[in-house]
Amino acid sequence: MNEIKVAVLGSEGVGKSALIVRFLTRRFIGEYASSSECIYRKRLSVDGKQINLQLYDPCSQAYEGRSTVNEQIQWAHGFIVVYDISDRSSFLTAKAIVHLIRELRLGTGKRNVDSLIFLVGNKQDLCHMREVRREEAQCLAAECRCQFYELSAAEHHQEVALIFFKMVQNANVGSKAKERRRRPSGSMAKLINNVFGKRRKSV
Ligand SMILES: Nc1nc2c(ncn2[C@@H]2O[C@H](COP(=O)(O)OP(=O)(O)OP(=O)(O)O)[C@@H](O)[C@H]2O)c(=O)[nH]1
Repeated sequence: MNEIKVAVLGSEGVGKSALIVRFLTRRFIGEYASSSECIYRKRLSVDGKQINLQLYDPCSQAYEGRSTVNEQIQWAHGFIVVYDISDRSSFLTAKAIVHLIRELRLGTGKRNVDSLIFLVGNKQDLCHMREVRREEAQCLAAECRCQFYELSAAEHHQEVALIFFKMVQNANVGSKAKERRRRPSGSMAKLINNVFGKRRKSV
């Protein structure tokens, strides 16, 4: 069974828990307990494969024993970085997080990071209070080569579900490619055997 870990990051109150709960239960309940970080688990079938999905929801309030953003970034395969379209400072935080993810992941040689960072502008239903233009966020996403979505956890179930499925799909494709790179194909293995086998004999 494939295990896929996704961290949902962003500043306090942007709707990280709301998005996760919407995806897991299809419901928007309005208020979410957030006294500690937690990992939600869900089994999914994606492209005919069973996937164990783990979703990390950090708690924005400071408390002892809390993992650092660096640890969260090392733990996860994929990232959903959330901001609130009616709160400019949350967009700046999201921008910093996206840059940090790219820096840390590229530094550890994990190069397939592009398809595994989603920038998500939440609370689209509050567009009358908008502080972050859609075009600005699109520009950031293009600059950081990540995918961009704008939606409302309060109003959209399908869009929210689509984002999580897409992330799992991308992570799954990435892990399949990695497996293929690690394991030489039958004909390639034969070729390697022929070349190196023959050489060994003649030494
Ligand atoms: N209008 C509106 N409110 C939302 C939406 N999503 C979340 N909220 C509200 O925003 C507040 C914060 O939501 P949470 O899901 O707790 O945010 P969080 O990012 O998990 O917050 P922390 O756990 O404190 O980091 C709650 O009052 C939610 O009801 C949305 O799409 N539209």
